[in-house]
Amino acid sequence: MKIIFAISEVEELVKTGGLADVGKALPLALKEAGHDVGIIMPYYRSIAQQFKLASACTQQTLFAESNVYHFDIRQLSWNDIDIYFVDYPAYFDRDGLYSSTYEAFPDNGERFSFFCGASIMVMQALALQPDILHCHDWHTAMLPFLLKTDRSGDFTDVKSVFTIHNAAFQGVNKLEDIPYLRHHPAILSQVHGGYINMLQTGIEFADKITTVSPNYAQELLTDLGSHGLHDRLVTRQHDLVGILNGCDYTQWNPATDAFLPENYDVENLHPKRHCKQALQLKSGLPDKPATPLLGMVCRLTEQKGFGYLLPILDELMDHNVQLVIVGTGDPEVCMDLGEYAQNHPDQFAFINGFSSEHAHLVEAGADFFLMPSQFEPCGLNQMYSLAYGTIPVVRAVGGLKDTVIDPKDAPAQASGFVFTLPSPEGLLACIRRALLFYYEHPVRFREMQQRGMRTRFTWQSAAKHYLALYQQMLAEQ
Ligand SMILES: Nc1ncnc2c1ncn2[C@@H]1O[C@H](COP(=O)(O)OP(=O)(O)O[C@H]2O[C@H](CO)[C@@H](O)[C@H](O)[C@H]2O)[C@@H](O)[C@H]1O
Repeated sequence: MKIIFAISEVEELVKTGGLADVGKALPLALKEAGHDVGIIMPYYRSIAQQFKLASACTQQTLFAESNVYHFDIRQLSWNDIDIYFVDYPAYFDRDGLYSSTYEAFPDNGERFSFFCGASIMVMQALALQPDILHCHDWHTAMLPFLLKTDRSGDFTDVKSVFTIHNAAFQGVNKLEDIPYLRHHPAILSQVHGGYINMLQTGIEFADKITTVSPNYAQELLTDLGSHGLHDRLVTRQHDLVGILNGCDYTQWNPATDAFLPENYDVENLHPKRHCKQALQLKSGLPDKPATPLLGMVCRLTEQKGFGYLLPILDELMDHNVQLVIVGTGDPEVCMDLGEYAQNHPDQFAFINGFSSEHAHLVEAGADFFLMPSQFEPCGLNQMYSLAYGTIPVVRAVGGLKDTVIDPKDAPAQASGFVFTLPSPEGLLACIRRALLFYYEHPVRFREMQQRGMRTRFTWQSAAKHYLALYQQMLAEQ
């Protein structure tokens, strides 16, 4: 099969979050399964600075009524996969991908609508005729619509899959702010009160919709879990499927991880204590081997459960624990965490930055990894934690529920601690339960670590599910 991904982030090239992990690992797994995979993505400033690629063909011109866009297509061969970049500096030669200093760019709707239109031109210009066009998140959500309404007729046979990585980001924009779409002959059906909801359009026009865990697929069909998209998704529920993300064990493996001061594996966890010591030193915390260390690495947003964590920090610090948080995002959360770290230098460290080195060190050096998410489509860090023998403490939502087993539910299979109540009290009670287990059951704690390290959520398995879906779509033609 020839499969083209349209996606905004690919790890190693550009990353703001989990989308990038998938943008790297899934194409590679599909390629490994013997398929022809290409990727179309924007030529962001940081990529242009890294690669300085030549144009793949003559300059392209896209017309949208009175608007004319001249752009270049650049090409990179990356791990045997061709990546095609849409180079339009006015939209992508910027410091951030979607925002500067946490303020979304006002023209994001226009930037990514143009990117969707330009992606079709890339396929035309380079004669790429995919069997499957796989789009990801709101940035590429207008592509299935543009494909279905494309007047050239070149791509009417191409089947589209739209994967929702996070339904909270919907790309809601005023039509009048999107010159690229404003005069599209079919756009009016997508406009409600002057606004377009791009995620909604993707859901309506894609041949199949997937999301990144079976449980989040179920949640998306409920009023509470659908971020307001309930009706649309229920209408398409027979075309909606949840496929669990994987963990890239080549990148997240404590036995080979080059970021760690010492490597370890499931048979010999002893060196993990040196990783803990390194994490304490690097984070400015006192070196206390026996004090349980909790870690967290994430975008600093409400989604990640700061509404539950911030109110209990005082009570948490009454215990003999240390906490390290690595993240960037909401300036208010940053300020609160920064102040808290200043007031509790022996127990709490806040690293306000995006650092793979620190992320890997937290996965290896912490005893517990916190993910008290409000909602979590899949979550990757809990899988990384399991691989590193770091016990996840998670809320029973989305993919966290699919991947972490609590001793209360199945003592012989337990891999972490899970709570349900969406409240600070729920989180605090769960952390206390985890700490008690750490102190009172050291043997069972070690067994739990080893069980997690032996658990496998592979991208090969995810790729098999996607391939079965693609094949089903092609058979239905
Ligand atoms: N400050 C920092 N420094 C270094 N690394 C950092 C970092 N902050 C985050 N990361 C890294 O970014 C990734 C975050 O992945 P997640 O899946 O946890 O969240 P995200 O919400 O971005 O993704 C969305 O898409 C993914 C992919 O489908 C879903 O799993 C998820 O539920 C959904 O919300 C991890 O690799 C993490 O280590």
